Amino acid sequence: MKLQVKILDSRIGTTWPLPTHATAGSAGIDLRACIDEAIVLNPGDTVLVKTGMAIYIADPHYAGLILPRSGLGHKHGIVLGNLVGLIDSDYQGELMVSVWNRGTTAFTLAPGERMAQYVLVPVIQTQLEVVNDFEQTERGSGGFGHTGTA
Ligand SMILES: O=c1ccn([C@H]2C[C@H](O)[C@@H](COP(=O)(O)OP(=O)(O)OP(=O)(O)O)O2)c(=O)[nH]1
Ligand SMILES: [Mg+2]
Repeated sequence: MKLQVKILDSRIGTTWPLPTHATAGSAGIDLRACIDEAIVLNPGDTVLVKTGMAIYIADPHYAGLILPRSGLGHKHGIVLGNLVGLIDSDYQGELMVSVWNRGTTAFTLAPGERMAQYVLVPVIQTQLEVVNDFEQTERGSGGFGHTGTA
């Protein structure tokens, strides 16, 4: 699906390619760190990093998710300060990535490094309708381990 993008940093699309799906079946497009100098993230550090782009989804039946890259997350502890970034369809500002070093060693984020990924997902908006009773289900209000561990 086509999405409108504004290039906010001229290195996007020149020095670094405009993000695309890496393979035919890739769910996400990688977001690069649009920074001038490397950033050292010590264990526990969180920094808000620019992507150099604004993507306007426009259609409220979709949202963007910013998710960690598995390699960075597993090997280096580089995940997201907000765990998952949710991008509203009406957001027109620069995509920002909260990069969190949850690991135990320092990590150096280089200019242009692919730090996270963006996935477009369908959304169903809800209107809450107040009722007094629900139709009874087998689960009812059981939760948080109610069905046991076996
Ligand atoms: O990782 C993220 C998360 C959010 N955003 C932008 C797009 C999103 O549409 C907007 C608001 O995000 P959210 O609703 O999660 O944050 P909030 O703290 O509720 O802010 P607001 O009061 O602006 O909704 O911030 C990003 O650029 N990166
Ligand atoms: Mg919000």
